[in-house]
Amino acid sequence: MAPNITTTKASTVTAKAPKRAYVTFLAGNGDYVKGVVGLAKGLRKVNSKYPLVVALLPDVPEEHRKILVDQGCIIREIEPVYPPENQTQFAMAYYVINYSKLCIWEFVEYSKMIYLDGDIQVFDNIDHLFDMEDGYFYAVMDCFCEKTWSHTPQYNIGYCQQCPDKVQWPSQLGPKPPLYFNAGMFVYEPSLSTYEDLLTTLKVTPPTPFAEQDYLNMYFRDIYRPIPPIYNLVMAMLWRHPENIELDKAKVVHYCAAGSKPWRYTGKEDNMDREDIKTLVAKWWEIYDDESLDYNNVVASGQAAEADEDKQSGLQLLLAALSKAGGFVHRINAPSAA
Ligand SMILES: O=c1ccn([C@@H]2O[C@H](COP(=O)(O)OP(=O)(O)O)[C@@H](O)[C@H]2O)c(=O)[nH]1
Ligand SMILES: OC[C@H]1O[C@H](O[C@@H]2[C@@H](O)[C@H](O)[C@@H](O)[C@H](O)[C@@H]2O)[C@H](O)[C@@H](O)[C@H]1O
Ligand SMILES: [Mn+2]
Repeated sequence: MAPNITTTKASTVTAKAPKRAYVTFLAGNGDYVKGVVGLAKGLRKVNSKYPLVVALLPDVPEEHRKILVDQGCIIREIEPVYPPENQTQFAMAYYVINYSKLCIWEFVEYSKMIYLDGDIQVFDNIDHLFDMEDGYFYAVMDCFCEKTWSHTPQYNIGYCQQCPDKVQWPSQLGPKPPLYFNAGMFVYEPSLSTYEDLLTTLKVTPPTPFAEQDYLNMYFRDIYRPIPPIYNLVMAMLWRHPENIELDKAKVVHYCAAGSKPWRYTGKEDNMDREDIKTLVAKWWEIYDDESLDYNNVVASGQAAEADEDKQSGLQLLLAALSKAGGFVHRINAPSAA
């Protein structure tokens, strides 16, 4: 007896591709919006496949929101997140608003995101970072040598994780500090449970000078995986650890050193008169000023190319129909540009 084989039409279940996006953070009505515009245009220039989401606080004015939407950004409103009341002196007074960055864990419509500070520029495509193994927190190691670290034992004994053998960590200071990342760029997976736990844990965590950067380092310490400095060139590395840097290979540049924000660069602060800094600032402005990278122009040129393609394919269809009908077809020259 023939086996009772029933065949069912394989249901073509199209598994939804996991959504990915870049995300940045914008607060205030100041000039960081220029940083975000530059970042949006830089990601476009390197043909990134993924959109840029902007997590913005209520104090970002309507005019700035419109600028970002016009640049193709996806706007996501967030509420401020504050650390517990404290007397801590932050390394920079404004760092207190950076705790609001924690809201990006709530963006669970995305399976994986790459966070980039607004003072970062992407000069080479880094989409491949989305394919790194899930379940880890990827970021570039920071440097402890700038005076912004003068409150720490590392700075005071001249220890830096970028050159751990130069000054040994003294055992009398206890265990060597765990690897510490710069929180201006990281690869992470949004999760509501993590988001809620981040905010709950924050309530009982005394704030520290590097605000949310210290907090994220503490929170993700067990799953942090360092990635090469080409993915977040922390500017001070150029004069603190040039041996660890290959500037021409840097895919991501972080304008975090005092005086290095391109949109307010004067060249007067320490190290800002260096030729490599001047070049990096000029490279940022080249993208920011490039109108061909404006979202509306890119869409328009894409539509023009599409229209041209449609015209071409329409022409081919017409030719095919005519030749099929046996009609005598003059050789139709390529349509004039007009
Ligand atoms: O007034 C501000 C200050 C900071 N930021 C955002 O918070 C990030 C972190 O601050 P910043 O980059 O100045 O810190 P740094 O990396 O220079 O220490 C910025 O890149 C912006 O995305 C902002 O939008 N408005
Ligand atoms: O709120 C704390 C900030 O701390 C970090 O910036 C610092 C850090 O990199 C130091 O190591 C440098 O010396 C310093 O210049 C730089 O500003 C992050 O870039 C930023 O996103 C944010 O988390
Ligand atoms: Mn920054």
